[in-house]
Order: sequence, then structure tokens, then C-alpha cells
Amino acid sequence: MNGPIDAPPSLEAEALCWPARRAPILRGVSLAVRDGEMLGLVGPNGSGKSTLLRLLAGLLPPARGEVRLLGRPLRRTPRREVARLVALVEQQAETLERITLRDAVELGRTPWLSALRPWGAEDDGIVAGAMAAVDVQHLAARDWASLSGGERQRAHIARALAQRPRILLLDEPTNHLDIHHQLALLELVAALPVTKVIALHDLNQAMRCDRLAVLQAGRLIRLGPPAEVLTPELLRDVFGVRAAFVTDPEDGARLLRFLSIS
Ligand SMILES: Nc1ncnc2c1ncn2[C@@H]1O[C@H](COP(=O)(O)OP(=O)(O)OP(=O)(O)O)[C@@H](O)[C@H]1O
Repeated sequence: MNGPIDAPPSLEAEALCWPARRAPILRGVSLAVRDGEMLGLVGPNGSGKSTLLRLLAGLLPPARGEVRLLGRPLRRTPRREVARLVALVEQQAETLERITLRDAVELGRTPWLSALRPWGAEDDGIVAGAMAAVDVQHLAARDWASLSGGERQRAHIARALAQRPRILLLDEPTNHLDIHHQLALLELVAALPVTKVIALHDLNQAMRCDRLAVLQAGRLIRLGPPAEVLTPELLRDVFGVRAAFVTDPEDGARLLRFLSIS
């Protein structure tokens, strides 16, 4: 879903740098995420996708550059407001011991609660809806420690949905999921009326995004519609694979077929 062309960007990165002892992890990344779009982040292992998501979520302060949230510098936006606007589902999310799956999902409501606005029936409904959206409602009473990797991943996504953010940042959300739940999750995320930034390794899944940003060694090297970005030349130069597009005779969809490493 593309936002109106003249809508202000939901989230902007300007010349973001993040250092590490050996080599910089992000080197001057600038991009503007359009209101309502699904922006895919792709790139080889270690290219900086997770680090960029953490900077965009405000979990890491940039060494140089700036993140702007709805036009305002993130570093000057109160944490509680950031928590209401932005949800991040990380790749290796923390393990929460001795709580149930429902408890974990309920944490998503925290930014909205206060002494004047205690937990209520509306929150129960939002949590139930979030669990149903990722098919974990039948596991609500289960201890976190007893859940499988894919069930935990879906529960983390339910927690983010319960947060009701305007911007959803997802780091390889289909990791650990079986193919049914991968497709269900991508469909769910694509249909959400919020701005999405999603790091993905599966480039055929990435084709579903409105635009793709390609990171290579900490630099943003391409940004645009998937069909324009994922060319055989780029796949060779950035990912080191030979690939060709094939067309599904059933519906005319274009799919990437990986031929060999180059
Ligand atoms: N705190 C840190 N200190 C030093 N190096 C780090 C730190 N965090 C990340 N790195 C390194 O920075 C690089 C980028 O990491 P990042 O996790 O952002 O990449 P990624 O594109 O998400 O990778 P992947 O596809 O493997 O998940 C990697 O080489 C990683 O080892």
C-alpha cells in the first residue's frame, strides 16, 4: 500500500552512522519511509539491517545523523510517545521466563496505560484480537518457556500488534515460521493500515513490498520498487548469486529462480 505522494514521511533516517571497533556498521544511511507503505530491507548477513531497525526504533542512538519520527527528531520525542507510535519485533527477542503467552502480549498495551487510564475491557479485546491475528489464542495460557520458536515469534508479533503502533518494524519476522504461518504473517502485515519496515532474507517474499532498500556493508545502495531493484546484476554483485526471473504461467507472477552462486 503506497501512501499519498505528498504525505509527510512517517520515519526518516538522515545520514545515519553507527560505528564499531573494526569497521563502521552503518555508513551514512538516508531514507524516508512513506506513510502507509511496506518497505523491505534486504542485504547479505551483516550488512546492517538489524542495526538500522534498532536506530529507527530509538533503541540505539546514532553516532552521527538523525532519525525523525513524523517530522520530529526522535531524540527529542518522549519515550512513551515513541512507544505508542513505534513497535519493533527483533530477530532474537528476549526470552521472558515464568510468564504466560497472554502476559507477554499484554505488555504491548503498556505505553497506553496510566493511573488515569487503567487496564480495561478495550485492552482485553485488543489483546484477544492480536493473538487471534497470528493464530496463538489457543496458547494464551501456556508458559512462555514451553513455546516453540515459531510460537514465540508469533507471540512477539501479537505483542507488537497489541501496541497498536503507527509504525511497525519487523526484523526477519518469518524466521522460525512454517510456510503456512510465513504466508499468513506476510498477508496480515501487508494488510495492516500502518507503516511497515520489514527486514527479509527471502527475496521472493520481499517482492511483495511496496519498495525495497538494499544494504551492502552498511551503505544503502538501492531504493525503489522490487522489480526495479532486484535485477540479476544486483543479485550477482550484492548477494553473489546467479538468478533469473521466471513467470508463473498460472497467474503471470514473476518469481526469482536462483541458479547458482557466482
Ligand atoms: N554491538 C556490536 N558491536 C560490534 N559489532 C556489531 C555490533 N552489533 C552488530 N555488529 C556487527 O555489525 C554488522 C551488522 O550487523 P546487523 O545485525 O545489523 O546485520 P544484519 O544485516 O541484520 O545481519 P543478518 O542478516 O545476519 O541478520 C555485523 O558484522 C555484526 O557482527
